[in-house]
Amino acid sequence: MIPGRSPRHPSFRRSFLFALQGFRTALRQERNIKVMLAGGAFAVAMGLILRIDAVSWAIVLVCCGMVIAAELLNTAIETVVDLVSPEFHPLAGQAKDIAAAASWVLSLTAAVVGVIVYASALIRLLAG
Ligand SMILES: Nc1ncnc2c1ncn2[C@@H]1O[C@H](COP(=O)(O)OP(=O)(O)OP(=O)(O)O)[C@@H](O)[C@H]1O
Repeated sequence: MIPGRSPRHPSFRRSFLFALQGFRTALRQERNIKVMLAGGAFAVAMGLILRIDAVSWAIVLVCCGMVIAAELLNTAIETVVDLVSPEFHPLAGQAKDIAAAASWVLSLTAAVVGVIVYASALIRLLAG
């Protein structure tokens, strides 16, 4: 909460609108978010083509959501770092690099999970 502002929390609807605004801002500013959304669309298309089962859908969708959420958090951390340290500082660089590493760890994990899910679905499809 911003100091000095009304202590009342925004309504659920207003909070959701703020979140939507944040999503739009991140989408406009960060190329990586667009790449990850495209990756999510690709994952859904692969799931439809390979007719994966319900559990696999759940795994794929959780992975997509986690990767996009991690990239949004990475963008938020970058924004705060730029706010508090607009000039060069090794710790500012470290914070950005570590936040980016968190996003990449999740992306790589999701990619490995995707290969496992789709490869087993393809094998099942080919086996009839
Ligand atoms: N204030 C700073 N002090 C020191 N190093 C910085 C600072 N800002 C950025 N860096 C270094 O430069 C790198 C690139 O930062 P920059 O903010 O330009 O791009 P980014 O927002 O991290 O990348 P992207 O937008 O592609 O996710 C960082 O990962 C960090 O290593």
